[in-house]
Amino acid sequence: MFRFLKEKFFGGDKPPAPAAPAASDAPATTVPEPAAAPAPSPTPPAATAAPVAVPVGDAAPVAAPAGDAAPAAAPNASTATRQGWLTRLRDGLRKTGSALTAVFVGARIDDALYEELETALLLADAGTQATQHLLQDLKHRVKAAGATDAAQVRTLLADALTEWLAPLQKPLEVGAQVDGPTVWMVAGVNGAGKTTTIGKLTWHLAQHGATVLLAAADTFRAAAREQLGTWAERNGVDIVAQEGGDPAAVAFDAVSAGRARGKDVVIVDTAGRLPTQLHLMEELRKVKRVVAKAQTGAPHEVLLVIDGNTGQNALAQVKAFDAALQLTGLIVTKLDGTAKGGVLCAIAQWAREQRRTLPVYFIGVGERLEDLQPFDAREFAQALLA
Ligand SMILES: Nc1nc2c(ncn2[C@@H]2O[C@H](COP(=O)(O)OP(=O)(O)OP(=O)(O)O)[C@@H](O)[C@H]2O)c(=O)[nH]1
Repeated sequence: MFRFLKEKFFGGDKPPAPAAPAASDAPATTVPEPAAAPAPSPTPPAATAAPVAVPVGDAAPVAAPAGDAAPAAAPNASTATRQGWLTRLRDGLRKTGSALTAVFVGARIDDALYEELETALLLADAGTQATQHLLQDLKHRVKAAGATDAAQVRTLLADALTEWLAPLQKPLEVGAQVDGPTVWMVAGVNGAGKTTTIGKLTWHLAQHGATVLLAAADTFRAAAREQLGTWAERNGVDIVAQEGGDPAAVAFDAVSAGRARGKDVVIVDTAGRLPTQLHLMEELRKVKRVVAKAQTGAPHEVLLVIDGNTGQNALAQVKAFDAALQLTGLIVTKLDGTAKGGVLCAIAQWAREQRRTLPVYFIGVGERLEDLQPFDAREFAQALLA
């Protein structure tokens, strides 16, 4: 799920003992840990120690409502957990996938098949250019493979999709910083799923032994602070919150507190906003600037959470937020409730045009903790065409 680069995580994907819940988040306060001392120092770094990627599948399956931390995974639970995710992914993507797979039912390999595929991809919001590219690539693959039936074409389309989406796949790193916590700033339009996503990420991080501090930089909406406070409490992590006032100040305090307390990760939640609300976009830019003042090099990730339901509109959000904040990655939520999951193809197209990498670090296919998982191009393509 994450790529842990700090010595303290090496060799360890064991979930930690649950920390004591933080005190309730009173307004205008920083909720401290019982001991504000820095985290225990890691074992002395070996000069040649290689980074260790901690796999996603090790997180325990959770049957409880989102937010209720699950017990540690059984030693051999990984495969079952992974299988569970693939099933949920397939189910979640069914609305998008069913229109594509329907094209292959009883079909022959002819122009009509490609035309129907084109329509299905466009309706899934894959975008014109990505659709054209995928169809061209598919035709080449069909020819090269000498495919004779539609089922083979379906498999080859999964291959073409995998290759097209592969540049979006990248693990989110924790602990690359020599000094201070890894800082993530999270932005997006209202209701995209920012706060819930932060809660889920926090849970996964805590499961892997990472210490987290949350910054409730949505100073407008009390409910948003409370929601984040609930996640903090459930995960036993600190939160810095403030009623009213300047979101940038909250972010500054949080990063400073994260440094002082030796946290591994600080996650800054921001209020939802539309890219057309220029003053609010300026406010986001300020949050980013101020975070950099609190810690040189931060924020290490500027993440945009987009609602997969919004299809091509999500791409417009990517462009607008990127222009304001220079995004480093995306999280696409709610792919379970949409027929527009093809938008990932359009995002890949846009990133190619920009000659840059813009990873989709995570995708969400439901409201439960385990419904948020790292994006894997092959898993996604196969689930879509299953
Ligand atoms: N079905 C589904 N629902 C999701 C997913 N991710 C988040 N949600 C739900 O989306 C709703 C909004 O999520 P929030 O986290 O409050 O969104 P937000 O972006 O923080 O909202 P604002 O603070 O108002 O901007 C909640 O009901 C979440 O449970 C997902 O992957 N699938």
